[in-house]
This record gives sequence, C-alpha cells and structure tokens, in this order.
Amino acid sequence: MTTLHAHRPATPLSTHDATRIDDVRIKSVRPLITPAILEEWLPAPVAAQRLVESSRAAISRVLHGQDDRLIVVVGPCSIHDHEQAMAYARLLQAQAAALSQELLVVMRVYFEKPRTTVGWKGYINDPRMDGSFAINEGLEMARALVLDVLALGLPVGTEFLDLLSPQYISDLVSWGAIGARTTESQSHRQLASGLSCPVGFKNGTDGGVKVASDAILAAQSAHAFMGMTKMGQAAIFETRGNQDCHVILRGGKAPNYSAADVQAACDMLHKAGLRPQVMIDLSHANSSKQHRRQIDVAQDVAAQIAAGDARITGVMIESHLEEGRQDIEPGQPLKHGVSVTDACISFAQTVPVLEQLAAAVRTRRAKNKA
Ligand SMILES: O=C[C@H](O)[C@H](O)COP(=O)(O)O
Ligand SMILES: C=C(OP(=O)(O)O)C(=O)O
Repeated sequence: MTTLHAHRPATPLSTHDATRIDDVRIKSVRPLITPAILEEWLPAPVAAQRLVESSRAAISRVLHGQDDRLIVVVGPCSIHDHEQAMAYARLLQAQAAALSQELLVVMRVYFEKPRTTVGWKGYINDPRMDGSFAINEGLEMARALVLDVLALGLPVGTEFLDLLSPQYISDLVSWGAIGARTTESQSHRQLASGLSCPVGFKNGTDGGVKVASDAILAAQSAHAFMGMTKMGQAAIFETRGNQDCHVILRGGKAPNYSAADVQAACDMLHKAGLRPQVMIDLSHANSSKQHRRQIDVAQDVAAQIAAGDARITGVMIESHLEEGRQDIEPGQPLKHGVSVTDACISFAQTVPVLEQLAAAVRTRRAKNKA
C-alpha cells in the first residue's frame, strides 16, 4: 500500500516553493483572524439580532408588495471614520424615526469599494488609509461600527465585494448590494443566493439592466460553491436561493431613472418572470457623479412615486455630514465629514430629499387606496 507518507519529500515544503512555480507573484502571506474569533470579541446583542431580523423582514415585505413604504438606503459613499459615521447615524436615526410611516430607512455603511482601476479599496482593506492594509483591524472596526449603528436602532446596508468578508459582518446586515462591476460575476450571484438579507443588483456600468435581471434569476436558485467557514476552514457551501433580490438602476452611458427607464426595466423583469420593481440609485451615473444632481433626480423620482408608481420600491442616496468629496493625500489631514470616495450631498441637503420622498409615498398611498 502506498501511504501518503511515502510521497512526502525528505525536506518538508516551506511556504516558499522551492520549485519556483507556485506563488510566483505573491509578495507575502499574513495571518487573518477568523470570523468566529471576531464574533466572539464582538457578538451581536439580542436587541441587534431582533433589529436585523425585523428590518430584513420589513424590506422583504416591501419587495413582495405587502408594505407600501419606500426603502431608502442612505449614507456615505464609503466609511472612513468611526466617529464621523456615528455622528451621521445619529442624525439619520432621528429622520428615520420621524418618517417611519413612509420610509424604511437603512443606513448605507459601505466598507468595500470596487475601483474602476485602482484606488483606496475601503475601511476593511486599508483602514489606516496609508497602504498598510491592516485588514484584521479593518474587519474589527467594521463590525464594531455596525454594532454601534444597530444600537441606535438603525438597520445597515452594505455592498458585498470580497467573497470572504461577508462571514465577518453579514449576520448584522439588513440589506446588501452587489455592485455594477460584479453583478455579472457568477461568484457574487452565488454569494447572494446564500446571503440572509435581501440583495439589490446594480445594472452594469454601461447601463445594461439585463445583467441585473439575469443576476436575480441566478441568485434565486440554489448553488454549491467553495468558501470559508466561520472557523476559517475551507468548505463547500450549498445555498437555498434568495427570493428577496431586486434591480438597482444606477445609470450607465446615460442616466436611467426616468419613467420610461423604469417602464423598460420593469418590462424586462416581467418578461423574465421576475417582480417588476426597481430601486433607483440617485447617485453614480444617474447624477453623472455630480452630487447635487441627486437632488434633481430625487425630485423626478418623487414625482413618479406621487403619480402612483408602486414599482419603485426603493432609492439609494449618497450623503455625508458635509457635501462634496476630497482626495486622500499622504500626511495631509482630512476635512471632517467629507467623503473620500464619490461626492455626497450633505446631511442638511438630505433632509428635504427625505421629506419630499415621504410626501410622495403619502400621495401614492392615497392614490392607490382610492
Ligand atoms: O461608489 C464609488 C465609486 O463610484 C466606485 O467605487 C468606482 O470608483 P472609481 O471609478 O473612482 O474607481
Ligand atoms: C460602487 C458603487 O456603485 P456602483 O456599483 O453602481 O458603481 C456604490 O454604490 O458604492
């Protein structure tokens, strides 16, 4: 009998492959904490668990036409500072409570940034914003922030970009997005099929909605794929499929928030046998990346809602404490409350947008009841 031992080389293999054919372009391999360790350090209190469960269920009810509120995913383009994110969350919580009859507010708490080419990839990947890639620190800071936001009573939404990072925070997330650059990725569709929360798929960066409609079809099916358990072991995950997925219109070569665009997207979804419904991203290519244009887009979308369009089930807004954006310059201090990725509207500019959307929901409700 040939034993495994018989194949063992006389000199055990080190992490550096003497054959020089493996890891040729790997500079270093550093240890990563396991999701289980992080959850032991930062467990979800019962109140947080209840909030996550109830807000996921509420979002699902909106998507299935059992709640006529509007889902509003609103917050910074990216998180880069705990205290500033909490200052924003406290302001948002007050608005969310005041408008809760009309709006189901979810704070946009984005830790992972997909880049067109290169750039800062977010709070998890490089929390110190200096190229030190302190990912263990980033994971801990991300989980700690979500727990603090949940403690205010505000549910959290995030983009799932890395395929392992969900194991560290997804138990605390009420709504997830798959971005325009990854909606067509099989791995991300499989991930969405196993996520516990509702998931929005952005249309492609060129504006194509078909990739997002295909993504919903893929994500609602069961899949088997390779992943990592909470204990950090390789495993085969078999999913049940996610019935709470939807499209997010974010524009492409041209904006796609108009009534005609909503009609076209809903026709496509209907033909594919999917619920004809959309979330509209007021930002990105819908605002031509000019943050103040989000206010005009909101006005147009509010008019569509007020006209009775129940297929608009959600909107996304990029908003921070202060308006605009800033570059990360090594050694230079950052301005307080200003986005370090895409430009955002300020919180003061966001409040009337939320009020306008809430008024539109009231009008839609009255119209559709009559
Ligand atoms: O939302 C943020 C950005 O639009 C996205 O991450 C792409 O950014 P980039 O084109 O600046 O790389
Ligand atoms: C990256 C984002 O959007 P998109 O995928 O639409 O570019 C985002 O919402 O942060």
